[in-house]
Amino acid sequence: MVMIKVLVAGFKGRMGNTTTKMVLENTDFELAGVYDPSASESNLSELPDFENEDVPVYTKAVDIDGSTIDVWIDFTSPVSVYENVKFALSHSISPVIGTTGLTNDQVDELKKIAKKNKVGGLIAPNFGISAVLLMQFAQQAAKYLPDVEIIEMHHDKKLDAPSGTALNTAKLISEVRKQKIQGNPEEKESLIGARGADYEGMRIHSVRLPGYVAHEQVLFGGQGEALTIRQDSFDRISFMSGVEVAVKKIRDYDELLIGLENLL
Ligand SMILES: NC(=O)C1=CN([C@@H]2O[C@H](COP(=O)(O)OP(=O)(O)OC[C@H]3O[C@@H](n4cnc5c(N)ncnc54)[C@H](OP(=O)(O)O)[C@@H]3O)[C@@H](O)[C@H]2O)C=CC1
Ligand SMILES: O=C(O)C1=N[C@H](C(=O)O)C[C@H](O)C1
Repeated sequence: MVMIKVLVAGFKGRMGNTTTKMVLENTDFELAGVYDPSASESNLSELPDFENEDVPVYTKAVDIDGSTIDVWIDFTSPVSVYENVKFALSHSISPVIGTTGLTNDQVDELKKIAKKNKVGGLIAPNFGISAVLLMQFAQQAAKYLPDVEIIEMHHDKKLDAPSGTALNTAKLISEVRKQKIQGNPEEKESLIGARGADYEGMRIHSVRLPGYVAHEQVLFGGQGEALTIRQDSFDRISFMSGVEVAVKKIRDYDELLIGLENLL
């Protein structure tokens, strides 16, 4: 059986470390390389967690030989993800991207590159099935209950706010409801930010606390009733089954897909 050759970008980070272990444990995958520009190691075996693993560490994208990699998994940072995906797509490597923070313009640009090069890729704001379902349920509910606020809660090391999942939730909801002003049109914030961020009239509130991993609530209010949808990711292993599915399926496509639901 031919194994899928995988590179993990951001391998020293919280998600990258968990993903590196998942790839090593999956008998369908071969860990062909790991990438992090600030790594001091030249081989993964130099790290205590991976003593017996002979895997090259790359610190410069130009050193990565595209012909040795099938799938590029990316859990890096909002500032690096665009260049990483561009590199992967232009070397016929299928990107599986968990990193959040890409702008709409960047995503459009990457879609064009994928289409031109006929390379399959996935950007998934969230690989957790509970979050994928929450987004779908929220979109369904918003057809009937258009007054919505989103609260996302994450660990206090997170760089981007609002979370990619919250932004995607708002985007999906905005596809089924008209832009509207929520709350009192005359309302005034006596403390700036009190009403949260504004996405087409929907308020998004970002909580950052130690101890949290990743959690989201979507609150709907109607006349005399309310609905709350909530999901919780209590650990990072919970994202791995989604990543595994994506790595296995993504090379069957020839375009850049947005959202894990496209592969389920
Ligand atoms: N889609 C999903 O299901 C999930 C997505 N995420 C997203 O994944 C991303 C990473 O999260 P998390 O693991 O917590 O973050 P971490 O900060 O723990 O890890 C990011 C790692 O990427 C490294 N890095 C920075 N720049 C580059 C680059 N150009 N190439 C390769 N590696 C690089 C960092 O190194 P250094 O510290 O030296 O800069 C760091 O080790 C975030 O955007 C987060 O929102 C997180 C969980 C689930
Ligand atoms: O940074 C995180 O941790 C997470 N980031 C993603 C996001 O921004 O939505 C996915 C998940 O929420 C965990």
